[in-house]
Amino acid sequence: MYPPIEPYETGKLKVSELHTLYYELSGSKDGNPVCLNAGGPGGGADEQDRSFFNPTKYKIVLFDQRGAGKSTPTACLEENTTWDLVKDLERVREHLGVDKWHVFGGSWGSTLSLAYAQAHPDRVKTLVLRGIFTLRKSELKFFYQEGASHLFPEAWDDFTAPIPEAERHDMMLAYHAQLTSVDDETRIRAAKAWSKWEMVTSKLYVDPKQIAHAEEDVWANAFARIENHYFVNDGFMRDGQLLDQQEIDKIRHIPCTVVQGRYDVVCPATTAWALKKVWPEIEFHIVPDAGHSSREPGIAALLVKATDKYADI
Ligand SMILES: CNCC(=O)c1nnc(C(C)(C)C)o1
Repeated sequence: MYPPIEPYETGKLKVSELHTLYYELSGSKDGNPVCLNAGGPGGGADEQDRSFFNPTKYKIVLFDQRGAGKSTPTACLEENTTWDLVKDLERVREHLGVDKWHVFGGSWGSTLSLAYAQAHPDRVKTLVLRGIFTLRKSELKFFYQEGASHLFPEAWDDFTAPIPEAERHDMMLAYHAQLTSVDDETRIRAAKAWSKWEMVTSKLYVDPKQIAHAEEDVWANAFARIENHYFVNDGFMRDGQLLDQQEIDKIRHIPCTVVQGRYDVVCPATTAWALKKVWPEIEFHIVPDAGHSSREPGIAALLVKATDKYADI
């Protein structure tokens, strides 16, 4: 990855009566624009993600999605859907005077990138996607009801701990009740447990620094509330919508590189493979010694290789 850099510009963009987004620009002011879609949803932009791009070549656009990071109101679930975020991407693009841009995203960021590209294919130069996530019911069931639970049984016990036995047959719904509770203690305890489940399972070798992130009240509250809100609403999409052949055919002309960890238990390889089967033209990599995180060495290396390859398009 490229060395850490600081933004040369930051700003706030009012995108509705309720929501204002935080954004930042880094790299080259006259560079090739790239939009980075953060994970979660609700995780907020990560400054380390700037390092996936050659700063002399790219104008790197990071922003916090509705309710995430420095965007306000924090953790707000009103007017917060996939399609609001797709519209926000266009608002940010127009605000920055960008005609077309590269689009980069992992996990939920891959979801939003696919949804945006299918809605606005004429605005997307290339796609670099990691840990493919399309919010199908089967994907959500694997991670939040039964699947990953068999690989991380001890962490699964911690995840189920806040939920009464009688409610554990529908974990996402049970967490929704606690994450939207008016009782602060209930809400924060649930938010930390929800966030920790994802942090513990995101890398092949558990990363204590990532787990510590889940202990940050403000971050965990936004991450957990917004993720759960999208998931109990199936991402505000038909099941499998992003993989429908007629949706894929809208973007098949766009150069696309997919990087997937073989041992990704958050967004298992089955979805990346399903994308490859409906979009055979994509450059497709499965990293044999990686989990979900973009920081896995093998994943990071291939993501940078892809952005270097697309830098002059
Ligand atoms: C189910 N959520 C997958 C996702 O988008 C995601 N996984 N990790 C993250 C963070 C990097 C934001 C923690 O986001």
